[in-house]
Amino acid sequence: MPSLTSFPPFPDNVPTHPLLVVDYTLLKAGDKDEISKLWKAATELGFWYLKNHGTDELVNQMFDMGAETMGLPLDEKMKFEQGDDGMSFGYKAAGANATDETGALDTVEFVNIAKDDALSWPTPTHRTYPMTVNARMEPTIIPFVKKSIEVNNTVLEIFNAQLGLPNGTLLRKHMLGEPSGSEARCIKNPPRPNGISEEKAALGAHTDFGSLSFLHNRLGGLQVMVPGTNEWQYIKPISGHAICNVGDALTIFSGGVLRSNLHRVVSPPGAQGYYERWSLVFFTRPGNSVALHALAEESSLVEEAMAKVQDTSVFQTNVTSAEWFARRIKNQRTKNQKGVETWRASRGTEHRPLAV
Ligand SMILES: O=C(O)CCC(=O)C(=O)O
Ligand SMILES: [Fe+2]
Repeated sequence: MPSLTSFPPFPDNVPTHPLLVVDYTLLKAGDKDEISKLWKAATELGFWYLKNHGTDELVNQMFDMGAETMGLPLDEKMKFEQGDDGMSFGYKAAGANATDETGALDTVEFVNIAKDDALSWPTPTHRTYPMTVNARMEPTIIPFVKKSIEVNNTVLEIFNAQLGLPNGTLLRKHMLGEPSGSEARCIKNPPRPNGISEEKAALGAHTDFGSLSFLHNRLGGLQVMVPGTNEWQYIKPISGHAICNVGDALTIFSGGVLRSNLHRVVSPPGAQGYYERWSLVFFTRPGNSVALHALAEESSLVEEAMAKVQDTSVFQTNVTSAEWFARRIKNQRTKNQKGVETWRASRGTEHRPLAV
């Protein structure tokens, strides 16, 4: 895996969205200004950079794991495919997901490793993985999963306090011992073929399914839809800075106070488009049995937010985290597409038909 500096630089002539930079060591120390900055980022855009998270070395090793796994023959990878029934863990081949309601195919391939399979290793909780994943479980994947959980739990505890929830409320919805959809994902996108637009979605517009995403980018290509507009803007990768964002579950728990913003991946801009694009994410998701609804009875802030909402249905889902997650995964699978209704059934808290 070449280092960030061996790629052409991110171009300076494409529309780029600035993110607030949050310092993890200051968050850990309880710094009030840093916590206010995190809160502003999480409630206004739902994305921020996180520096000093202490995960860089493990991130490099996870990219090596990804390269080793994607380098396996396709028929070997397909033995571990995630399938069409709504399970996320395992391998996803390019073209297995739709990127919009016309059924356009995605171009990314990825491998998802369940937090539960890492923590119960060598006994599987959900499923088994390719040998390249098994070989990296102890040295790389388990430490990366544990470190990512520590980072995301720190952020969850801050949100818990900012929302005025009783101590430990959000952490209890993300118990380490409860099976969940939490997973590490390594993504590969091939260089942009000649004649294909830079705007073609590699991974279609979506909100993240769970609570928090801890993302590591080398090349550009990630875009956010700027709140209040229909405009996509790039997020520029910065060395040593993770990109963090809020997912649907926190939006629902908080009655919309925390923002789960639409985003997508296109080819890296400019000369970066001639290179493979690799990215790595750890997704924290609530325990499988956790009901997804606004916590209005436990927080006056959430109660006040809900009082202003016209259509409360999105915050009273009547489903568990496991059901929410399976519905979204299953209905974006290409094999399950039966028209626009299937695609719409894959959507999260924010859906705009025109955002492709
Ligand atoms: O590859 C990226 O930069 C973002 C990936 C992403 O949004 C996702 O996997 O949910
Ligand atoms: Fe995402």
